[in-house]
Parts: sequence; structure tokens; C-alpha cells
Amino acid sequence: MTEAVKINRGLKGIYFERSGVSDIDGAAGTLQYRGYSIHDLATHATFEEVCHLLMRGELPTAAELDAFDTEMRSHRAVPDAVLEIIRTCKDGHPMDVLRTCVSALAALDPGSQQVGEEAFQRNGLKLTAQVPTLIAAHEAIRNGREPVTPDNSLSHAANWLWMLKGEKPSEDAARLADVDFVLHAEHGANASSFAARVTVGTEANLHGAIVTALSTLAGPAHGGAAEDVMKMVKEIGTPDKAADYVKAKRKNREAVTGFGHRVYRAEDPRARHMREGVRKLGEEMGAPEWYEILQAVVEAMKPYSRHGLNVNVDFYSGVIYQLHGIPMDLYVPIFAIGRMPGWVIQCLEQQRGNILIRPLTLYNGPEPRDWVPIEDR
Ligand SMILES: CC(=O)SCCNC(=O)CCNC(=O)[C@H](O)C(C)(C)COP(=O)(O)OP(=O)(O)OC[C@H]1O[C@@H](n2cnc3c(N)ncnc32)[C@H](O)[C@@H]1OP(=O)(O)O
Ligand SMILES: O=C([O-])CC(=O)C(=O)O
Repeated sequence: MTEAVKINRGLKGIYFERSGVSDIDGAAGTLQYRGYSIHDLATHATFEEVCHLLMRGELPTAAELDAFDTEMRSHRAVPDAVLEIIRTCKDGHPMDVLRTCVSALAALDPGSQQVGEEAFQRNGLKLTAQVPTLIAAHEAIRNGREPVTPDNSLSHAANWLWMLKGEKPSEDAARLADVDFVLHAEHGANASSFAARVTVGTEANLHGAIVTALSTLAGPAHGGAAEDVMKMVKEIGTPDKAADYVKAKRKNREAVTGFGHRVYRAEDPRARHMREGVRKLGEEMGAPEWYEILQAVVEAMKPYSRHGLNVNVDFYSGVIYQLHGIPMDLYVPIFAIGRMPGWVIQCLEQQRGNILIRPLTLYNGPEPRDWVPIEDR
């Protein structure tokens, strides 16, 4: 049975389900959340509005937003038992610590075991609120400080920066973090959302699915790219070295991180907002060289762009975090803050018409053979 079966390695180009959330046109380089252009959302919407749009299905009215946001803010604190776990594994990678904490939250909350629309909505909102608190608490504890208590008078993005740094962020800094979260909020059947759907397909609960998603996001081919871009920029050092760096990478047929995407063949529409953010912030902070190095890499990659190889959303985000003085190992966790509502809605969609996700692998191992006793092998 090895002939005549078409294998789609990596499930490239395969539709496995319908979804009413993200509409991505990879050839045109466009992205919409529930019909709203990512450019309009990045320009006008707050992350809280986008969470409502994704999880509840529509942009909220002022009253709906108020109720939704009040509920989300009420969930920000995490149990002391989880802070104890963070103290115990404070030297671990922030993604490992975050994943462990989400598991612990499940074990400490009997409501996490429930499945179905109401439970997923409730637990989705809770986890969306708690994830920034967990990351910031770990950052404080590993630096010998006490975690900063969430400030419920602040927006999701401003409160994140407050908890991370222990000082109130400027309006511009909070808005930049807000836009970053909006841009990362949802992206169809990306690897981590797909993995979360596989978990929900077995009728497992949302906390379990988010643990799956966090594990999957961590890899450098997915959420780890921003950190690798920052390492690349540091390695290149000055704009005039970018061309040699790219040439050497391509000569060895190695990927240049921050480029390429499974779906986009035009530039990732989210990249332009991050590019503008790096340029402005770099100028304001008297550190324009990072932007210049990134642009020199883009220039040097042009000869290799024949397949529509372009920058993706994470080509610019790492440098923004660097300019904010955020440690590199927090870049993937920051992606997770933004992606929470996307994971939640993908899990909700999955459980609404649930079906076990279970594709096939085509066997290509040995022919049937006789059992060999251990002493004869
Ligand atoms: C938020 C996100 O998850 S976005 C992705 C973040 N990841 C990265 O930035 C890591 C670097 N990029 C990559 O590794 C890849 O582009 C992936 C994994 C994201 C997508 O890979 P795939 O969809 O499998 O693309 P595929 O590997 O088929 O690439 C198509 C062609 O573009 C080339 N290509 C793809 N990405 C890159 C890259 N980053 N640098 C150089 N060439 C690349 C491939 O070599 C291939 O060329 P070929 O046809 O001559 O062999
Ligand atoms: O969609 C993908 O394959 C990767 C992803 O999560 C994104 O681009 O936001």
C-alpha cells in the first residue's frame, strides 16, 4: 500500500476544518480577524476589544467591553501556591516555568476540569488574564524581587509592563505592547493552535490544551523566532556586515530567522506595524542601529526572495523588546500573552463540533518478520 497515496508532509496546504476567525490570504499578504483588517485593528483596537471580538464573536459595545474587561481584570491574581512553584523552579526557562504554572493552575482549580462552551469561555478569560502575571512574577522572583501585584486600574498591556518593571509605563510604551498583542492574537491553524485543537479533539480541557499550545509555540520555527532574530542582529553587529552574514547562511542552505512563513508568500501584513515601531522607538531611544541592521538584512535577502520569501511578524518584534530592556528569553512568553485569545477561540471552535483529530502515517518499515529471542539477536 505504498503507491498511489499522496503524502502531505507537514500537512502543507491541507484544509482540515472550517473556521470563522482568521482569514489569511498568503499570496496577497492580507489578514483579517472576523472580517476586520489587521491594519484597522492594529491602528484602532485595544487588545481587550480584540479578545472580545475573537472569543465572543463581535467587537464589543462600550457596555459589553466594560463588563468583559472588568471580568478579565478580576482574574489577574494567581494563587500563592503557584508563586511557590515559581520560586522552586525560578532558574528554569520562562516558557518551561509558564507551562508548569498553567498546569499547576489546572491542578488547583476544580473548574478547570470542565469542558463545553461556558467552561472554555470562563477558563479562557481567566488564563488570558493570568498568563502575564505568571511571566512577570517569574521575572521578579528570578531577580530576587517580590512579584508586583496586578494593578486593576490599568489596561492589560499597561498592567503587564507595570508588573514586569515595577513602574508605570508611558502611554506610548503601553500602546506599543498593546499593538504587539493585537498583532499576535490569532493566526488560524498555526502549529500551536493546531496542537491545542488536537488536545481538545480528545475532549480534554482548556488548561490542558493551553499547555500543549505553550509547548508547541516554544520552538524556533514558530514563536522562538523573535529571540533568534535578536541574537542574529547582535551577531551581525553593524549594518555593513549583514550582506556577508546572509551570504554565508544561504551558502550553507541555513534559514535566516524572521523570514519565511508557511502561508504568506507576500510580506506578512503584521510586519509593517512592528517595523514602524522599531524605527520610531530606536530613534526616540537614540539607538537607530538595530533598525538599520534589520533593514540591511532585508536588503541582503532580496536575491533569495524568489519564492516570495519575506519577513514575518517576528522579524521586528525582538528588537522592540530589546529596546524596552526585556530579556531575550521572555520573547516567546510575550508571544504567548498575545496569542492567548487565539488559542482560546480555536479551542472553542474545535469543541463546538468536536471530532478526534487523527491523521494517518503511511508505513514504510520492515516487512513482517519472525520473532527473535533476545539471546539470538
Ligand atoms: C510566528 C511564526 O511562527 S512565523 C515563523 C517564524 N519562524 C521563523 O522565522 C524561522 C525561519 N523560517 C523558517 O524556518 C520557515 O520559513 C518556516 C518553518 C517558518 C516555514 O517553512 P515552510 O513553510 O516549510 O517553508 P519551506 O521550508 O517549504 O520554504 C520554501 C522555500 O523558502 C526557503 N526558506 C523558507 N524560510 C527560509 C528562511 N527563513 N531563510 C531562507 N530560506 C528560507 C526554503 O529553503 C525553501 O526554498 P527551496 O524551495 O529553494 O528549498
Ligand atoms: O501561522 C503560522 O504558521 C505561524 C503563526 O503563528 C503566525 O504567523 O502568527
